[in-house]
Amino acid sequence: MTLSLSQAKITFIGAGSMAEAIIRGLTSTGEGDASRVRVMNRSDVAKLQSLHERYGVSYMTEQPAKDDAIATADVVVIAFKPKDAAEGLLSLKPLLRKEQLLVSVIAGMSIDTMEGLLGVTGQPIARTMPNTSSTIGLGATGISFSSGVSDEQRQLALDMFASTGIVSVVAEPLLNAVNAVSGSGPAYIYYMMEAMIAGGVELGLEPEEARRLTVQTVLGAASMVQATGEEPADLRRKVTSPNGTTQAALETLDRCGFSEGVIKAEFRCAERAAEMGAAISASVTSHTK
Ligand SMILES: NC(=O)C1=CN([C@@H]2O[C@H](COP(=O)(O)OP(=O)(O)OC[C@H]3O[C@@H](n4cnc5c(N)ncnc54)[C@H](O)[C@@H]3O)[C@@H](O)[C@H]2O)C=CC1
Ligand SMILES: O=C(O)[C@@H]1CCC=N1
Repeated sequence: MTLSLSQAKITFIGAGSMAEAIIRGLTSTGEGDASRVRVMNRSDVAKLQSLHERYGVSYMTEQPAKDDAIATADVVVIAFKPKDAAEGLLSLKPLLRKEQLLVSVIAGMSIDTMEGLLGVTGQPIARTMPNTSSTIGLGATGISFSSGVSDEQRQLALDMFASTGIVSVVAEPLLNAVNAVSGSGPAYIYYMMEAMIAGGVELGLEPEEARRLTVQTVLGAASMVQATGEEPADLRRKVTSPNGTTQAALETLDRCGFSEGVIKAEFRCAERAAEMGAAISASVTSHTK
């Protein structure tokens, strides 16, 4: 019998923003069964209690219970920071079995590095790059699989992230590009929104009014691209009357290097993911010798 998402026991190690975004997405869409979702972190018990109260997931604070939640899971999701990755994976080594699917959301860390730290080859691993919009079911996740992943585990991982938004399966080297576009992308949009609100306020709007107008503008613009299927460039042209106000604004953005800045930011983001991955990889030798 195939294991479905609602039947799978899923254990999250790390209870930060990304774990919460996935847990909220999973449980609020009803795709995952909260009673089978378990979560733990290093020390913040208040955060675990709040996840339990909000989403109905159970949590573990003592080592034997944590070990048991890992050893008995069908899917183990590692959601700690890259700086904690080497230590975190090493502590998983004695607990993880070859039949369990390991899902990583950690930026930059390759499947090879994970196998190196676990001291195994052939562990089923799904390396992913989700984003925080998973919280409301509007996430965008890139995903790559190790060769040890079975068809059933592949489907389970796809269902898990599909329950939080859209999923793109990509070749592993492209996950840093996904990081640059959609993993970190929400922050670029929020940054733009902060600037739009600040500009509106400087022009005399009340902060709340500027915020309300900005939120609806971003929501409307993204929804227009999705609903009409038109290219962003074509929709932009429809807003831009010849010699009008939008043209004046866009010319100013061009003079400030807007597009170039965004593209450079994406390249730097992908490069940073590679640097962080290399740093974890370099620590494999020191941690495993
Ligand atoms: N925040 C975001 O937008 C995104 C984050 N990511 C990735 O998700 C991962 C987590 O990021 P955030 O949730 O933002 O971090 P965070 O700092 O909010 O949460 C990290 C959690 O890991 C726990 N932790 C650390 N070491 C641990 C260990 N050995 N055992 C158990 N728990 C441990 C901490 O206690 C904390 O609960 C990172 O690796 C990041 O690259 C990926 C995509 C988007
Ligand atoms: O900033 C970071 O490193 C993580 C990865 C993608 C979004 N946040």
